[in-house]
Amino acid sequence: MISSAQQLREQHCLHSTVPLQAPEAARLLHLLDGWAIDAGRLTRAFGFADYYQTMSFVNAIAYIAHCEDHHPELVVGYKNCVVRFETHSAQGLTLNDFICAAKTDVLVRVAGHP
Ligand SMILES: C[C@H](O)[C@H](O)[C@H]1CNC2=NC(N)=NC(=O)C2=N1
Repeated sequence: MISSAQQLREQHCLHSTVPLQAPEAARLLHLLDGWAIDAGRLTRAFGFADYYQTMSFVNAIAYIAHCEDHHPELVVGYKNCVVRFETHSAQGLTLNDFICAAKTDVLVRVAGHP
């Protein structure tokens, strides 16, 4: 059983996934920084100093999404970006969504983002 953010971020997405039950999704949610389950999607809003930082983040997210073949919805503004994960093939949340969210948390941390 995955029980830490570190375990989550060391995982890689799998294509054969089944939707998580609500209690397991809630348990995994607490391993992440600042994410919420909103309308069935794992969601977090990020703020940045300027547009260049916002787009740098967007490109870094795209890199992770490409490597994991698991892609978020992004709502991109001048100094902010909302990231929303769900697993389309499972029509719900799967472990893949939490793996990618955990990798996103590391991204902003190593980039010196508060
Ligand atoms: C063929 C390709 O592997 C699949 O379409 C992948 C691509 N990226 C994906 N991203 C997300 N969020 N959910 C999926 O089910 C998904 N499936």
